[in-house]
Amino acid sequence: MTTPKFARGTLHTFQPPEQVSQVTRALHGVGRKVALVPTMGALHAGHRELIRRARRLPNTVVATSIFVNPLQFGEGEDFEAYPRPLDKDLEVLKEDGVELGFLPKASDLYPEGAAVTVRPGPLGDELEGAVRPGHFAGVLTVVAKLFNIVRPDYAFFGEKDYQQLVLIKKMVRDLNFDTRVIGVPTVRERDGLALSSRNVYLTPEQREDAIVLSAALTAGAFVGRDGADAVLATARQTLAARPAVEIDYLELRGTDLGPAPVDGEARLLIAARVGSTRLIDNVGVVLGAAADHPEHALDAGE
Ligand SMILES: Nc1ncnc2c1ncn2[C@@H]1O[C@H](COP(=O)(O)OP(=O)(O)OP(=O)(O)O)[C@@H](O)[C@H]1O
Ligand SMILES: CC(C)(CO)[C@@H](O)C(=O)[O-]
Ligand code: BAL
Repeated sequence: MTTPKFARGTLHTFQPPEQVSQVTRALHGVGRKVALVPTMGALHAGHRELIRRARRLPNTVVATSIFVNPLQFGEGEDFEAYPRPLDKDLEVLKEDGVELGFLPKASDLYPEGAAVTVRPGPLGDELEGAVRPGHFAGVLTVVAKLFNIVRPDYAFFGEKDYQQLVLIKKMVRDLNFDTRVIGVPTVRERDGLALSSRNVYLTPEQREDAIVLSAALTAGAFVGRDGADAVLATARQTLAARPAVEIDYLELRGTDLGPAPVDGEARLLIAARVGSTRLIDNVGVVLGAAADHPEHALDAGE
């Protein structure tokens, strides 16, 4: 089979996985690197920040995949309703200088009889995994497939999906993938709401309520030096102002999502339902005396 046409400087889209593999193999053959930005489409400024960071790498072709992965949605979740504005997304990719768009069909990635999946280990059943059983097996399976198809030197993921980022880094370590995973800080609206494709589901009133998620995280992080109990109590107090927001969890963990340290860096994570829309968010927190260390003193609450 001849390698599909690929010239630098314009967007090329491919649907069959084999074509993408051929192109990236050819790019590697001439000494280029490949950076992958996996997405489910409905591209917003959060995705665009991942692309922008990837484009900073020298001698590197940026590939973006758009695939709403059925394997990571449970029964009753929004797989069918998930926004799929493909034409608009392709315009964004062109505008942002992405050169390779990978748009597989579900039958390309999950042909009849496909049965082997990636097991995330115990962390896959906690936090998001406790509310969405099987979600992370679906995420890790599709990410492993994307990595094997594209063979990226770098892959970019947002901290907005913090548990996903931690689990993907763990998969790369545990299964010896040859890809460097890079986490990108969460891009927010001016009022603090984390950008998310699911924000389009919110009515104006719910959009107003949704601000409380980031407000609670920021308030909690601000009192980090007073310890874990103070962080959680402060965040809960902020959340109480918006009783329409139903909390799935509010947890303080270590940066690897193990137990939070008494003194040092931690992560405060929240998931909540605003009407029928489920939103997640998280921030870094510095706990105890470590908060007074000059390195951290300036970024409490960020
Ligand atoms: N606000 C954001 N800031 C930084 N990265 C983000 C942001 N939102 C999403 N991402 C990242 O973009 C990648 C693709 O995410 P995805 O396509 O699921 O978008 P999403 O907005 O997170 O959608 P959803 O509504 O399903 O959460 C993921 O690595 C995700 O963490
Ligand atoms: C990583 C991902 C593209 C896998 O489907 C998805 O979970 C997402 O968009 O965060
Ligand atoms: N951004 C994570 C994808 C999901 O919620 O399924």
